[in-house]
Amino acid sequence: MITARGLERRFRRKGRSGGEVHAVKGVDLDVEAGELVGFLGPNGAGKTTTLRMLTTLLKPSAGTATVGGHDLLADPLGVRRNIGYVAQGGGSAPESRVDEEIELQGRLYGMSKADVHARGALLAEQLDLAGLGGRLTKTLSGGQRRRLDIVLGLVHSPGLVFLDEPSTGLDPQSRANLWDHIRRLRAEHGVTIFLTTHYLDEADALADRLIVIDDGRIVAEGTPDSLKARVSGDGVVVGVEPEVTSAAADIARQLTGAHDFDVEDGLIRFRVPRGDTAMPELLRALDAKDIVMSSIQVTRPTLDDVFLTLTGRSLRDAEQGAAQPEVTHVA
Ligand SMILES: Nc1ncnc2c1ncn2[C@@H]1O[C@H](COP(=O)(O)OP(=O)(O)OP(=O)(O)O)[C@@H](O)[C@H]1O
Repeated sequence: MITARGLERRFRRKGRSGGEVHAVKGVDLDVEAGELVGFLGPNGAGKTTTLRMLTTLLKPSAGTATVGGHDLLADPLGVRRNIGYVAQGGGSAPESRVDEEIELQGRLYGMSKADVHARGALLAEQLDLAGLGGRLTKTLSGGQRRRLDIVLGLVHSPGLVFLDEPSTGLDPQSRANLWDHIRRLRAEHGVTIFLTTHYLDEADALADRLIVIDDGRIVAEGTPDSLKARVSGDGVVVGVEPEVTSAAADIARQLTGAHDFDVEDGLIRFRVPRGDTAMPELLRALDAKDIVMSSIQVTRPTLDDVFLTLTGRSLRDAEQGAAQPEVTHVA
């Protein structure tokens, strides 16, 4: 569905200081049909710029791509007809009615009135917007407006849809609701979804596969679980009677791949590649030596651990420290 090689984008800085921003520094991407891929990175990493290139809104400074079966540079119109794009700020006009917006969008793609109505009604039903057709879009809640944006992006039945930061600005309940809708869209329409996010929980909850971008470069990719497993392993905390701590720690050290031990009276902390399979083994080994565990806790590593290991910075710190130069001119 998407193949990109060496995509780059430079922006010229406005003003007397001149210079340029190298926003995307050579990105390769491969997305298969039916995948739900999360493009994760801190603010300013280059997510939106990459997305705007893949959706023909921005010309790459270098590189090639095929999107939805069409060459990005040779056939941008073919790309546009076959994709949906839901931008960060959304696309609906505040003074328009919901039905009008859906009809306008469908007509822009050359659909007949009857087809737009049928498709619009189906999507409105599926995205919990049924009965709101007569409402001005400015009167919708944040969650409803975001779902309308998604209807607009899907009305012409694209096989591939790009969602830029789909849940930014929504309250937790609306976010969870939107995630359900996105999952269902993929399941029911078989649509391939490429979404950008800087929310770790969103990436974790939604994506089959993650591509992590930092400072214009891809720094990792894989399933959320494989990324987490690759980086740090699960954290384990075992509680025992203080007098058997050292014997219990010696047994835990025998577990395959166990590392990073921190032992204090009655508490043994360590990491292990797979906590779920290591724990029964540890239980049996302790039991054989008549050592009783008083507590056990296994925690999966977070995507923030992954980002920290890959870049040396936490994703949250990276966002806070992201430089946003005063540039607007498109080179
Ligand atoms: N039109 C533009 N002119 C100049 N610089 C730009 C332009 N658009 C983006 N940039 C710069 O390119 C870099 C990447 O920006 P981009 O918007 O792609 O990041 P992002 O990962 O999408 O961030 P966010 O999560 O905040 O949307 C940033 O340094 C940004 O300031």
